[in-house]
Amino acid sequence: DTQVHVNTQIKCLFDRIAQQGGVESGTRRKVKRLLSFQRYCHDSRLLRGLVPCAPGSLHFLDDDYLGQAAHMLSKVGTWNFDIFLFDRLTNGNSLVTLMCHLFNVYDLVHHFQLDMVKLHRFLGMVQEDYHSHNPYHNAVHAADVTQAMYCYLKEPRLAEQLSPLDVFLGLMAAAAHDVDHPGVNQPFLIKTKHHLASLYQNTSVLESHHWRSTVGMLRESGLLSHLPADMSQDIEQQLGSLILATDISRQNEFLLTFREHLDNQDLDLQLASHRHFILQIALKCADVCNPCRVWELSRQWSERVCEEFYRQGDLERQFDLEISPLCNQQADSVPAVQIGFISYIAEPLFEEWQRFTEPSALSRTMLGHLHKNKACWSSRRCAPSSPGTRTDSPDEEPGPEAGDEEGEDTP
Ligand SMILES: Nc1ncnc2c1ncn2[C@@H]1O[C@@H]2COP(=O)(O)O[C@H]2[C@H]1O
Ligand SMILES: [Zn+2]
Repeated sequence: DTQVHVNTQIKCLFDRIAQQGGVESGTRRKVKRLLSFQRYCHDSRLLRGLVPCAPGSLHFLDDDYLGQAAHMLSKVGTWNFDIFLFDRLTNGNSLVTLMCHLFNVYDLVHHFQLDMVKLHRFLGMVQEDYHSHNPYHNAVHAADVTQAMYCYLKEPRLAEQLSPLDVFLGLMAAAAHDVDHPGVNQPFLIKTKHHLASLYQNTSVLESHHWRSTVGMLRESGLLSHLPADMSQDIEQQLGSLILATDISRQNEFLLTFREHLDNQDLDLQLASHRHFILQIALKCADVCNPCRVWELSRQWSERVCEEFYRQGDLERQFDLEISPLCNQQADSVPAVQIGFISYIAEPLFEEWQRFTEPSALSRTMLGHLHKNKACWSSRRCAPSSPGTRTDSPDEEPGPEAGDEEGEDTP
């Protein structure tokens, strides 16, 4: 009886996560996906007969929006690229549109003899499997990480050395790295005894799920089915190694290895294994690059990630679970969370990345933004908090560097 009661409670808890933010996310399909054992076993589009939304569905949009989106794509390699605006102009199809564009830029369709219909089907599935009601872990975050990854792939120290396979893996891993993220973290999945936690033995639970979901979608779309089996297997494995590197609890492990290579100056980018390591680091940087964006974009990411943390905290409070670190709306202010995240996670990583790039114009720009943003959060931390909001200062207040962004685009 107790077990049945606990199961009902947990089911209810996950129903509530799925319902947060609107009616649509409360559908049975979303709940089923959240509770799915492995996505491709239980949630097959072929079985459901669903056709994912492809960029072709943009036709109903005003030509003017598409024209503006196309214009934005001509600047996709600049650091000030506004992914929120791009997502609105593409009617929520930023990830698919961006990936199609970048595959064209690198001529990947031709190089890997990809079937365009399968590619659209795969990208549509990935985009759709992000939870649009998550404030942070949604398809716009994936598009943002992909755009940052593209900027890093263009770094002078790297660009010349990368093979088409490296580029393909880097972009694919960036696009899919958080797919089907439930909006709660690993400790939450463990303490609520979510089946994904036991499936992946409480280790890199979410990242393993993102990877296996990606593999499921690759196989379901047949995107790589024309390639020799050993090659598609290798692609799946490398995607796994890249996506699993985004597990933030492995940050120190990667940072120490990176630092050691830089100290010893022993990175040889002609070696595939070293390029793979740098792709892991580049993806990690792209994943946590939001404090390095211009204030107006960075602030939005900060508020979104904290909102997602607070929603988890609200659930934990409601179900008498211990409130996770950073998730207590009353105790963990946005500025405090940001200063901690920037100081302990982002800054050390981007300092090493700057060394790796020798240093490039882009890494200087990124660290410049990071320092300004940190200072801005510090000043807000000292400011008295305004009651009724989840931030310490009103959204509209400009950051320290507002208005001086002209000319900071990277080449
Ligand atoms: N601005 C931020 N403030 C606090 N935590 C962040 C911020 N950006 C990213 N993170 C965390 O870093 C993690 C990196 O991996 P994820 O995208 O899975 O989840 C991310 C968040 O938990
Ligand atoms: Zn991420």
